[in-house]
Amino acid sequence: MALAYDPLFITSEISAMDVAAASPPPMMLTQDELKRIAAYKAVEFVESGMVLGLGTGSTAKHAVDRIGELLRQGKLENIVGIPTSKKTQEQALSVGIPLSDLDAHPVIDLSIDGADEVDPYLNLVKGRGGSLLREKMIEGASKKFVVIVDESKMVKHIGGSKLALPVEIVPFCWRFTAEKLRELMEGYGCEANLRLGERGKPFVTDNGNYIVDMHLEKDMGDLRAVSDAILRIAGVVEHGMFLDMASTVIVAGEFGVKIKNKQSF
Ligand SMILES: O=C[C@H](O)[C@H](O)[C@H](O)COP(=O)(O)O
Repeated sequence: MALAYDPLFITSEISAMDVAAASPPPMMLTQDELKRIAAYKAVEFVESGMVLGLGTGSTAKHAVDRIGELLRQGKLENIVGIPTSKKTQEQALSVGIPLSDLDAHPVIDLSIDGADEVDPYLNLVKGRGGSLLREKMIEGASKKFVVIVDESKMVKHIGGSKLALPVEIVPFCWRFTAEKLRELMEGYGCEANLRLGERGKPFVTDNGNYIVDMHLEKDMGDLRAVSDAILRIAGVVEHGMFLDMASTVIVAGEFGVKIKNKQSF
């Protein structure tokens, strides 16, 4: 299955962490075009008969559209999609992807999703769109998890973009939980803010929960230890660090597409 883009935009498939740049692109591409290129490349991993985890966000949206297109063209058959959000569920239905859920399909062949940050070890931050819980459940149940990003998402360490690390919490006494998170993360220069949605009201996830966005000044170091500590706070449902979950990351940038595969570090 070929990319529906300029054939000169060459793909490199490299297993090492230090990947070489592919050929330069023939023109300047927008960030959305880069997202689409990464998404189309990921859909090349899809085979007829697969159960697919369908990600959420502006990058994953392109993958969902492409899967729908290939189904309509008869190039893919017997696909079952497991959407990671209500929004993706609507989009997938609108493009004709048959849907199911984790109860009926507890093992997923392949999930494709975007990310907010990717570190050199393929650890991720996800959830700036608020879908981290369903994403983590579905992508954690996947035999293969392909992450699609434009190069702006690559960071030296988790939290390195200085954008938020989201934590989903129960609404009950959210200030109490937010303060516990701030205290826990104080050593990393953390600000913990309740995410607001329309008309200044708390943003509510598909699961009826709130999100606290943590902004970190410093590298957290031992991510597994921080993850465990966050999850031990009563009131926390899940956080947006996806550690050691991605099998492959596809990065589209001005210099081509790079594919990074998980290794043992
Ligand atoms: O909750 C949102 C998801 O984790 C998204 O996958 C993530 O925020 C990346 O979204 P986008 O592709 O729009 O940058």
